[in-house]
Amino acid sequence: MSDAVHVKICGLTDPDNVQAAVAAGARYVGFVFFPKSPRNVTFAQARALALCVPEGVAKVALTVDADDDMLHALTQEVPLDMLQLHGHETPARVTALRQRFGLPVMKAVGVAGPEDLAALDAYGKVADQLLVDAKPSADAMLPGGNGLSFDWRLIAGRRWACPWMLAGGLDAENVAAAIRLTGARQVDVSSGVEIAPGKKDAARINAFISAAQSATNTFPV
Ligand SMILES: O=C(O)c1ccccc1N[C@@H]1O[C@H](COP(=O)(O)O)[C@@H](O)[C@H]1O
Repeated sequence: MSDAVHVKICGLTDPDNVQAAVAAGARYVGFVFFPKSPRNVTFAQARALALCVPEGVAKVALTVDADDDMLHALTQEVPLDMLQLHGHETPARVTALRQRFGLPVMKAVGVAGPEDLAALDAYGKVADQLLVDAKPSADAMLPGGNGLSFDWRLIAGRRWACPWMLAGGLDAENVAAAIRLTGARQVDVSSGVEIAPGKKDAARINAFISAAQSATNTFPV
């Protein structure tokens, strides 16, 4: 992996913001397939957005406890490079989906305290990537995308068997500190680049990517 921190902009719904993310240097763009989310897109919308994305930028589909029929239809209709599983998918389900759909799988794991770290070790052995996110509160409407961060000291300098991204409550103001503290080489953001739930803003996308890429990562690769 190159030295610059890789950025994923998640929950894109509009071609102008896809363009803004790509132009600013995003390495991943994420589309949300979860009806309760303000960032939910249909397969047709996602397909149109995906067709704006150049080679070299990974198109990630975020799903939550999706069944095989949904994933089959999704992968048939939308050109994708990665599946992001943001529900209660087990390690066995991660393994099965990698095999069935032939796409790399990134498994999101929510962290609130030290008791959550064992799950990262377990999923790190079966997933292609880990997304280390804040664990939502019990009454949260969404399993992610809540603008909630966690105590980054819990994972400072930790490593897993696969590459990983830091997520949860990141924005242009805190991303450099998060990178310095955790050693993250990849970061993911959704609400931190929005002006309202589900409404991304090109200036915020630019500011976030610029802050992430200029952050100094002092941890060895
Ligand atoms: O963004 C959403 O709407 C969403 C819905 C369901 C599951 C996950 C979702 N988003 C993911 O959560 C992280 C953190 O979000 P935020 O930056 O704290 O708002 C985000 O990067 C998405 O991958």
